[in-house]
Amino acid sequence: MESQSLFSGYCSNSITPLYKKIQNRLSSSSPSLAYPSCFIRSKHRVSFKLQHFPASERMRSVRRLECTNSVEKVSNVVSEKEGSQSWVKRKRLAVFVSGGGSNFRSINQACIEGSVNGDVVVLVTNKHACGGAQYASDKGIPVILFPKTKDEPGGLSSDDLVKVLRGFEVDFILLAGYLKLIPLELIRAYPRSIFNIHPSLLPAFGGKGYYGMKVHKAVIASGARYSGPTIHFVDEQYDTGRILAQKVVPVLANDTAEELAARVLQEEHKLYVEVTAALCEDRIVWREDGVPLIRSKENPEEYY
Ligand SMILES: Nc1nc2c(c(=O)[nH]1)N[C@@H](CN(C=O)c1ccc(C(=O)N[C@@H](CCC(=O)O)C(=O)O)cc1)CN2
Ligand SMILES: NCC(=O)N[C@@H]1O[C@H](COP(=O)([O-])[O-])[C@@H](O)[C@H]1O
Repeated sequence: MESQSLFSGYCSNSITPLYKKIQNRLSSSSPSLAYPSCFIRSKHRVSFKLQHFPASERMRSVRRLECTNSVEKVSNVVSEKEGSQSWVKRKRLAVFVSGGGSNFRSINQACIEGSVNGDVVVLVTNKHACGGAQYASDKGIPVILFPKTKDEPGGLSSDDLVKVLRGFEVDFILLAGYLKLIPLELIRAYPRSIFNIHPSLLPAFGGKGYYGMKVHKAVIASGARYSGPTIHFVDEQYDTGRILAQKVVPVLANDTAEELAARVLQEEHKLYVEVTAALCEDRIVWREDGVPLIRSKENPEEYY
């Protein structure tokens, strides 16, 4: 059988328990997935397919996942907060993209530099050739295709996606330009743990049909004087989850949609890194009326 290179990174270690965990989760309920190649990446293709590999290929693929796992082993070492007794487990993040992935890159870079107490352990996309998937592959981050569609027959089902994310021991899911509806199975599997960034001040200019440049064009056409990114919890509908953070950006009289998009995107990158840092330091709290707040890092008595 044709063999494709598995995974997107490379390392030279031995078999990893994480791979076994994913394999067990999948093969127990879906025998057809006995040899998952869910993180397959060849040069031009990311897909989830059942494939049998020659031992050497399997060993190589397992070694690669082990590399991811060994990085995770290091990253799973709890990180001690400076000047405090409390220990905060380093969080494991899944990021979902459909396009270039600039927000994903900002978050991943912040994880690497240490300003976020977490690691992006898996990337999920519905577009196997998108820029975000390419960046992940180049960085050795496993890429998963979701959902299964006629255009992407190698994609995962919702149930299998939950199993694979559990296998990666994901703590939080961050949507960053992902353009498909997140299914109820995933929302129930990760309560209060799925976030999305939207390029307008919700609830304005949100919902089905409002994505990418369509949002900025609608903002300009409306005459609104302000726009900006919103980060919110994900619920069953598009853009209706509890708002967690926003940043106001001016809309100039002669703005084109592209100019406004660039101004908002610049703030998105900062806001998503700031919110992800708070998330990974357990600084999200819930007001008694159900509004989520972020506890200030500098002054723990302050919330915003
Ligand atoms: N269950 C949820 N899923 C998703 C949410 C959410 O809040 N709850 N947020 C979106 C992201 N998003 C806005 O932030 C968004 C993405 C896509 C659409 C949309 O209208 N999509 C089109 C299809 C577009 C395509 O396939 O190219 C559609 O559904 O017709 C609206 C808002 C991510 N998922
Ligand atoms: N409604 C969802 C939506 O429009 N999301 C928007 O897609 C862009 C993705 O950019 P990126 O791929 O460079 O991060 C971002 O501007 C994000 O707010």
